[in-house]
Amino acid sequence: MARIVIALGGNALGNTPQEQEKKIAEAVPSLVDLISQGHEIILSHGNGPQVGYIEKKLNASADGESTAYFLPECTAMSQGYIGYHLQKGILEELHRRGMPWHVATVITQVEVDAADEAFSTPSKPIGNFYSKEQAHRLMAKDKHLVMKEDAGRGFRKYVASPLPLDIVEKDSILNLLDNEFIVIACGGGGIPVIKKSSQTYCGVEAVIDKDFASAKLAELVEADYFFILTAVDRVLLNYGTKDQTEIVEMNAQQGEKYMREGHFAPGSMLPKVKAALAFAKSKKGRKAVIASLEKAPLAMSGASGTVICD
Ligand SMILES: Nc1ncnc2c1ncn2[C@@H]1O[C@H](COP(=O)(O)OP(=O)(O)O)[C@@H](O)[C@H]1O
Ligand SMILES: NC(=O)OP(=O)(O)O
Repeated sequence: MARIVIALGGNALGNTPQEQEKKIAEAVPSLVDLISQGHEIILSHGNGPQVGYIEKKLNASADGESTAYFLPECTAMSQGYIGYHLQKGILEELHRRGMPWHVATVITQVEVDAADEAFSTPSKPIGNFYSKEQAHRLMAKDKHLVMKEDAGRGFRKYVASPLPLDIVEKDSILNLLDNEFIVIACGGGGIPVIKKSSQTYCGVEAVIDKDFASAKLAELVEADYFFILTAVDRVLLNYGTKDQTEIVEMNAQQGEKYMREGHFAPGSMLPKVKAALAFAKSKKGRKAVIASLEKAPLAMSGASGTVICD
C-alpha cells in the first residue's frame, strides 16, 4: 500500500462550476480506483483561475473601493468551492461502489515569511486571460495592477507568491488521516498567513503556489508518491516550438539541466518541476509524476505522464 498525494491543477479544472464539476466527475473514478487498490490518497488543488474570478467579483461589489484586496479570503473561498465539488464527487463515487469512507476538506492556512522577496516581485498568474492590448488598458487604469504573459497563453494578473514554510492545520490533517478520512487540504496553496505570535496568524496579500504547498503536504504525510495533475499529458522540452518533445522520465540531474536551459515557464511548469524534484530527492524511492487530469488513470499505471525520480 502506498500513500499518494495528488495535486489537481486549477487551470485543469475548467472555468465555470459546471465545467469543474464535470472534470472532477471524470477524474474521480481513477482516484477512487487507487483507494480500491489499497492505497491512501490525500488531495490538494490549485486555484489560479478561480481565486482571480472570486477576487474580481468581490472587488466589483466593494462599493467603489477600487483597492479592496481580499486575496486570503478569496483563497479560503476557493478552498470551499473546489473542496465542495471534490468532496461531493468522491463521496458519490464511494457510495456507488458501496465503500464506507469519509471525506473532509480542511480550510488550510499556510505560513509564509513576511520578509520573503516574492512580495516585491509578483510571479503567480491568476484569473482570466487577456490580450496584450486589454492588459495594457487595465494596467493604465490601475497603477497597482501587474499583468504579464503566461506561458504563451495570453496576459494575466500577477500576484506575489511566497514560499510555504509550514502548514498551520497539520495536526488536524494528520488526525483525519489517522481516522481513515480522505483529506483535501492546502487548496490553492493554502491561505497565506504570517505568524504574529505562537497561535496568532494574519492573512497576507498573495497566492502560494499549490505545487510547493502540495510538496510540503506530501512531506508532512510522508507520502510515497506525489502526483501533479494539470492540463498537459507530459512535461515538454522546447515547449511551444515545432521541436517540442515529451519527457517520459527524468532524474534530478536531468531536471536541473533542463531548468537551467529554460525549458519550463515560470509561474506554470517551472514550479511543478521544482516541487516534483524536491519531493523525489527528499527520500530514497520517492517518485513524483506530472500528468494530465484527463489521463490520470493512464498516469497511475505508468502509461502517461512524466515520472520524476532522484
Ligand atoms: N515545458 C513545458 N511543458 C509542458 N507545459 C508547459 C511547459 N512550460 C509551460 N507549460 C504550460 O504550463 C501549463 C501548466 O501550468 P498551469 O496552467 O499553471 O497549471 P495548473 O493550473 O494545472 O497547476 C501547461 O498547460 C502549459 O500550458
Ligand atoms: N495556487 C496555485 O498554484 O494555483 P494553480 O495551480 O491553479 O496555478
